[in-house]
Amino acid sequence: MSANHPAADWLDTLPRDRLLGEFSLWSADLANLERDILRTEPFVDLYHVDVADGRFAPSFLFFPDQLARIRALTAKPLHVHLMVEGDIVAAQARQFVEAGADLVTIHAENGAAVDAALDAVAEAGRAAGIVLRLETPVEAIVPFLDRVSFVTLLGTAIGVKGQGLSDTACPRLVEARRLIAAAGREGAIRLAADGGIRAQTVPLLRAAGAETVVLGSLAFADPDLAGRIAWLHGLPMPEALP
Ligand SMILES: O=C(CO)[C@@H](O)[C@H](O)COP(=O)(O)O
Repeated sequence: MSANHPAADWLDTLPRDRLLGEFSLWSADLANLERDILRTEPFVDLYHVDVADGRFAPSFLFFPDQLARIRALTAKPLHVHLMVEGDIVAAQARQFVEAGADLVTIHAENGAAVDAALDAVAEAGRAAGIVLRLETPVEAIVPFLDRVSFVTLLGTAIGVKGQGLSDTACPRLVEARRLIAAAGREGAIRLAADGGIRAQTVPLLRAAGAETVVLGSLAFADPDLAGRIAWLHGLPMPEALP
């Protein structure tokens, strides 16, 4: 573990009175990753690191040695989103926690492989999350709610950048919020929206209950990142569930 690694209780240090911004390193300048991390660090709550195997998601993304280099550059929490097939997910989770991930999110669609992957993350003393593809029924989060600190809902087709937000994204967040509350896990779980994060969609996602959003181009391509993040932090809290 790097000396840069944040305290184990980093989850409790994340603000609750404003929307969190996770920045997706896939949308950084991949030829200048260090520069983009250092320039965005003052504005980010977590870095989001997509991992894709070209089968579970149609792209090849980030690998453990790369994460270890990123770990050495920043003390900000690193959220690894594993978009890989079930036969390798537990092994991948282990490799990414060894490389310095603070939070590893596993797809519920990995089925029978999910438990072992969540165990691997917990055994390493790191936080775990569960994530759903856009087409998966939201109830699929329920069996995992007592074991995770983050629930992420994709708002676009998996593993493709630059897409518009699905009309189903906001109603799905509301449903997830209800399920989290019904499980007595409100306040223990952060609800995250990933995909389709645009200036016009962030207020809608926040109103639907998102507590964190995964910004790609909205962070890395914004000429006024400080202004963008001040705006994001100033969005009103979601209304209480009826
Ligand atoms: O997971 C994703 C896209 O599915 C993100 O992590 C991307 O980085 C988003 O990039 P933009 O489309 O917002 O530019």
